[in-house]
Amino acid sequence: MSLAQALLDAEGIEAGYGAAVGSGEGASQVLFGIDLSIRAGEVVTLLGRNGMGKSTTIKTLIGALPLHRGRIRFGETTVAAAQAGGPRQALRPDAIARLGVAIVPEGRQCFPNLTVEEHLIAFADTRNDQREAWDLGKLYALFPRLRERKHHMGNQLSGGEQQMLAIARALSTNPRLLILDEATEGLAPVIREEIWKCLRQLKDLGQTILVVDKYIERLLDLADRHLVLERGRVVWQGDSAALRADRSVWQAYLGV
Ligand SMILES: Nc1ncnc2c1ncn2[C@@H]1O[C@H](COP(=O)(O)OP(=O)(O)OP(=O)(O)O)[C@@H](O)[C@H]1O
Repeated sequence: MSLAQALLDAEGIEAGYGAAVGSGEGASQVLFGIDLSIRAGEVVTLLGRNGMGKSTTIKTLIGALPLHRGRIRFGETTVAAAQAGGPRQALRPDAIARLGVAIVPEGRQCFPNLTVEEHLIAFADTRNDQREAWDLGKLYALFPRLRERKHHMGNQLSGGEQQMLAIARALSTNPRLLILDEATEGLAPVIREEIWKCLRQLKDLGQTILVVDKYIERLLDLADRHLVLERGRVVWQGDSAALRADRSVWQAYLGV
């Protein structure tokens, strides 16, 4: 993919937990040179069995984990760059968020003492992007349930409603890239379907999305491209038709 076309471009990223790679005790490298590019308007998935590095990749992209080696560019901005033994440059997570990267984390993280509407107002970013900005009316049109619950506190919501609120809250920042990490984890099937429907609507609106989820069959209908991770490396990538057709990928890397 031409780098100029990509909204997000990560090259050779290495990261992990503990101290910087190679610096001694406690260091644990998880990512071993991930390349990942996403064009504006694309929906891309990160797939792979448990513990293969999907969440670690996301944490590195949003600046929550330091980059040990590689380069991450978002739009026109280099958000992180590091060479072995060389200089490191990195924006803080809040600066990366302000560039237009919003994450819907695992576990939703709603505030128990804010109402639904307060969640949606408190984080809103009214700077206008090229696309039309999200406002309360549009968010409630996407999630009618949240309109019905707008005066309820975060801790009075069902798991599904909390998840919808987490997505709506992320959208209220008008992100250029929306990242969902296991957003349908632990939800009832009917609620999961509502979330998928919403993601489909977002895609049709041109929202760029990076998604990690276990329900691969549903992602095939939604996403443009998929990357499969195995022990911190990209071992396969392609579009939905290619993934559907290649059962060996499913057997080798997706535990299906
Ligand atoms: N906070 C942490 N400290 C140390 N090691 C961690 C931490 N979080 C994850 N790991 C390790 O990093 C590796 C990759 O984990 P990661 O969470 O990125 O996997 P994943 O592909 O997202 O899978 P899952 O669906 O299980 O979250 C695993 O070996 C995991 O044990």
